[in-house]
Amino acid sequence: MARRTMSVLPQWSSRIFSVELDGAPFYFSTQEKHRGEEVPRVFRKIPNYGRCYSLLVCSSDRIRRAKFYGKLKDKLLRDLPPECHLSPMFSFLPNVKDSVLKGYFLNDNSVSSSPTERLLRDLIQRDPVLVCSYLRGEGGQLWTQHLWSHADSQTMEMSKDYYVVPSKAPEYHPSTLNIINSDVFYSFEEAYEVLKQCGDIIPESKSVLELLASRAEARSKPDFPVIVIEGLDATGKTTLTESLRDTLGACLLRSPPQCLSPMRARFDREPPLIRRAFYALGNYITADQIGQEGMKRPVIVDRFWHSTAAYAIATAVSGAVCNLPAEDSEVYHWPSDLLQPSLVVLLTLDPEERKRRLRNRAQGETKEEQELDHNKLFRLKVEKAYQRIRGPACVTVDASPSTDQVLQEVLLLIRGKCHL
Ligand SMILES: Nc1ncnc2c1ncn2[C@@H]1O[C@H](COP(=O)(O)OP(=O)(O)OP(=O)(O)O)[C@@H](O)[C@H]1O
Ligand SMILES: Nc1ccn([C@H]2C[C@H](O)[C@@H](COP(=O)(O)O)O2)c(=O)n1
Repeated sequence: MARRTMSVLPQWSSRIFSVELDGAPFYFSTQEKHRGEEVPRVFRKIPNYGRCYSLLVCSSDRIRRAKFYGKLKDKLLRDLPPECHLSPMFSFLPNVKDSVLKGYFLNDNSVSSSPTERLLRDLIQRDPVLVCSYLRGEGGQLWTQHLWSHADSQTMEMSKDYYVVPSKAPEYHPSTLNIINSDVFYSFEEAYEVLKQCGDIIPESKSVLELLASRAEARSKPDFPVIVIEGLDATGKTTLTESLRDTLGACLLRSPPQCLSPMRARFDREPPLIRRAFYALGNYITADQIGQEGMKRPVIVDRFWHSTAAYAIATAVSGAVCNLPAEDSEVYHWPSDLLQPSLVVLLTLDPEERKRRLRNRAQGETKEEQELDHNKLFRLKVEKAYQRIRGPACVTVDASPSTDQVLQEVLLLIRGKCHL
């Protein structure tokens, strides 16, 4: 049991810890000897009576890890004393892919430590989580990190204390390190494997796998052009794709495809690993439909891989837009085994006009408005990610003119690029 925990702690003392306060990361690391460094800023903010803990989700089973991380916050908010404050936290090896452990930093300002510590002890006995407590030295000038051992642990190293010291920001924001094959999938096999592993816990996975089992053999490139229309909600995709279908005598498809509609709500409730694998597989089913229809007539597609990748990246990357992977990152590469459209059009809209269209569509309801304002940063990250995806890259079209003007502009692009 103790070995199991140690095996998921590669290079514990080389790890950096990052605590997100109001969206900004505060970094610290640990070392055996104190060399006079100052106390990391995140600890300087802790009131004298406050106690701190970190909880990091840690299991070699990625499905269990993802499911538990999804539930952990709700559990903590429900069961901890109200004087506890939670902040998102990462532990990672600087710039090393797939090294991130996710969790929470807990600042407990309640009178007694007992209820919180009882809950944390209970967690490490039952769940895939590592707990550290942070102990204040005399005068609050030093803090040490103490990794709690499991009840059955015999390993001395587990109970060694380390001094916490400030650390520089790494070159790559930690939330970008685990994107590949956890949030974005670059082959059919990688996404398929996730749903296969979920078969026992999510019955709907079996239905998706059955649909995939009847996939047609890979076809040659379609004879007719394949045009994908992308954009945020209410930018006019449905309006434009239907007009293009009618004008070009094309087939209109969407991703996720109709056959996945009954399962979609279930996967939308799952953590990103599972949810994103579902959408990734939806693109392969749509690609098969494109392959068939594209032999007979042009094909218009409402959302495809750009949406899958852009939303996944924007959700995975916390904080500011500048935390996104750099423009030349492999994260933005098109999957090598997925059909490439002839043209991808990205509809963009001024946020105020988008809000107006959402409001009209929702007949005066204002909930979406609040949601949009709240998610401004998220919106900016989705748009930036859309624009960085390559192979094919998207062509941006301003969707604010009239429906007919937008249609004419896109038809011009299609005729220029696809010789229709
Ligand atoms: N060019 C336009 N000018 C003004 N209104 C438009 C234009 N295009 C679409 N609309 C209106 O904006 C609203 C949203 O359009 P639409 O449903 O086509 O967007 P969408 O991108 O498909 O949204 P979603 O992704 O949420 O389904 C609709 O009420 C539609 O009539
Ligand atoms: N190919 C696709 C299509 C959609 N998604 C995800 C991304 C958003 O979370 C949501 C948007 O879809 P809509 O509400 O416009 O139907 O679905 C995706 O990941 N891949």
